[in-house]
Amino acid sequence: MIELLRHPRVLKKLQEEVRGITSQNDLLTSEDVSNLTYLKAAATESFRLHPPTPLLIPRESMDYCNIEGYDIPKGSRVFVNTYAIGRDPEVWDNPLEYRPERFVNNPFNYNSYTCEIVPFGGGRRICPGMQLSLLTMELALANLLWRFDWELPKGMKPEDVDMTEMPSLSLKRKAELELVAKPRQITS
Ligand code: HEM
Repeated sequence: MIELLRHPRVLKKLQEEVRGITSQNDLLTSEDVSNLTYLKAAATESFRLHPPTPLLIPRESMDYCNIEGYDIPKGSRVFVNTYAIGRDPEVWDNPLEYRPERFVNNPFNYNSYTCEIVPFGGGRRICPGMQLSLLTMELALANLLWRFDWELPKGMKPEDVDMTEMPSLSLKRKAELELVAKPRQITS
């Protein structure tokens, strides 16, 4: 939500996609949102820049190995820095920019082994809640945009939003998230 409010162009485009759905229901269903490509792209772009578990869950190496000249002794505790991976300028063009268009004609496969971003880990121990989380997040976001118009509080400008993050096992914003929600009249 905060990246959308910081990027009114993206918010408008996403709102148009969501509100283009014809639904008779008060709330959108998972079927309603299943083909929203820009919504999926915006969610992926958020996971790239703000992975909820920035260092995943620590691993221990079972054997000695050498990765690109670095010796990793057997029994080493290994952290995978998905936060840094998602911001690597050798992989991402203009990495700090929030731009869902990166993933529009290039939907991201979280199960792939290419590991450009790994917010849910990878391999045999990949998060088993991944599909549930993606669906829940997309559904919640779509409904927030379907039912409400959103603004920053007290005349705040997008560039004034404090994006400081708190270092911990799970990534959190330092400042409370304050937004103004205005219910939207839905006429069907
Ligand atoms: C946005 C939401 C979530 C994120 C970002 C997330 C992320 C992760 C990550 C990074 C791992 C470690 C994977 C690895 O070591 O390679 C993990 C493991 C795990 N997650 Fe999630 N998770 C989320 C939601 C969920 C949900 C909703 C469930 C359950 C319904 C769940 C259940 C688990 C379990 C059981 C593991 C341990 C898997 C294992 O070690 O075999 N997660 N998750």
